[in-house]
Amino acid sequence: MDNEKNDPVVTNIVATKDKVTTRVLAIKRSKKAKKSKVAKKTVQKKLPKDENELYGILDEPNINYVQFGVDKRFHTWYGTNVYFENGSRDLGIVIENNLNRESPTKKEPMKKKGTSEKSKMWLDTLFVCEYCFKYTDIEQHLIEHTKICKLKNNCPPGKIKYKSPKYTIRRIKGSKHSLFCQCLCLFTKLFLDNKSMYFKVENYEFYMLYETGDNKPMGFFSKDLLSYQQNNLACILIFPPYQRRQLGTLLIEFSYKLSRLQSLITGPELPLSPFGLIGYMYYWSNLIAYEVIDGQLSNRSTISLNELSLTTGIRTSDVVMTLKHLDCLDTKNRINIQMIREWFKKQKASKKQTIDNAGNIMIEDEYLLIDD
Ligand SMILES: CC(=O)SCCNC(=O)CCNC(=O)[C@H](O)C(C)(C)COP(=O)(O)OP(=O)(O)OC[C@H]1O[C@@H](n2cnc3c(N)ncnc32)[C@H](O)[C@@H]1OP(=O)(O)O
Repeated sequence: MDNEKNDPVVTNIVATKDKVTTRVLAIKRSKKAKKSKVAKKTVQKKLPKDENELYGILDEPNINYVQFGVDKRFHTWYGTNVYFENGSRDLGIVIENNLNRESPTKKEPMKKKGTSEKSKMWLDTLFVCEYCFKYTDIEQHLIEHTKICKLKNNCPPGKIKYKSPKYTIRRIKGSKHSLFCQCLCLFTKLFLDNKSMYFKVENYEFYMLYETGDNKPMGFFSKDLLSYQQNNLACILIFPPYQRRQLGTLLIEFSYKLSRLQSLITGPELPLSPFGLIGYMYYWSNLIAYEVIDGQLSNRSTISLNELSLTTGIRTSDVVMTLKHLDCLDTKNRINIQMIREWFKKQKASKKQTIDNAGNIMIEDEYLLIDD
């Protein structure tokens, strides 16, 4: 049986990709046109109605729920128009399946129940495959797709870069698995407001996290291969059902393992989202405190910001931000080791975190497979 042919869950990626190309051209023209008022007017007149929504960012959520796989349902956090046909509120599905089903875009408008809050929604539930991130607005299509999803029934894509008895991280190249990565990027926009990269995935690598022995991704981070600042992470998301299990910390720590291998002192692409900041502050605080109190700098009576940065692999600006957050930096940027000691003692006492002798929070060095 040709699974692809019979797969009812399809996407608008190809068509949308073309659309995006068209849109980018239009924006470029409009930028150029700014130089001449007359030209600007002419170009703007020609632009489609929603041209300014290039990056898919909306003020409010427009999809109420995500059904992620057959058994996980949760609210979206942010709005996006990239799942929809250009200028419309129809989910962008262009490939007709051969099961002779009605196209979702032609079906009766969804009945909207209840509150005025809900009536703002373009779609009540987006059904997303938790293995490959393809999507539909028809539940039955997701159920049927899940039975034949290649990524559920076969090995997940990419090369294993970390494999402990608990967790596996696979590196997936955008250039090789573009549809998978594009669908993943669309999904990410539902939980990350300032995300703006959906389709041009060829210059990105995606590090997907799995429970060892399971094919369901739990989260990922992406890395821009052309990053001018050589950032070690472009965007990170732990999918909502898996948050607050230290998995964000695991991926952040792994991103630093990769950059240390290249002898880079680096960090994530800025600005961080509010949750990104919380997650990073947690990782940076623990690592810095460990190195100062129990690690490589523990026998020192004074420590410079530069030394802390070199020891941890964290950018000096991020070290400064963290020490300010911990209230361990005086007005002359001198580090107060005693204050760090007190903070770390409390942290240990709350038994929130244990750090191994190599300064690792979640990663176990012996399971790293990052030598290429
Ligand atoms: C460069 C960028 O990509 S910035 C964008 C960052 N990504 C996003 O904003 C997407 C949505 N958010 C997420 O995916 C997640 O919240 C992440 C990736 C930021 C964090 O992932 P998680 O796996 O949930 O974090 P993790 O469990 O490792 O949290 C570590 C600590 O950070 C703090 N923390 C994390 N999330 C929260 C939260 N929602 N509320 C309060 N504290 C939190 C806690 O102290 C936590 O430790 P604890 O649970 O023992 O108290």
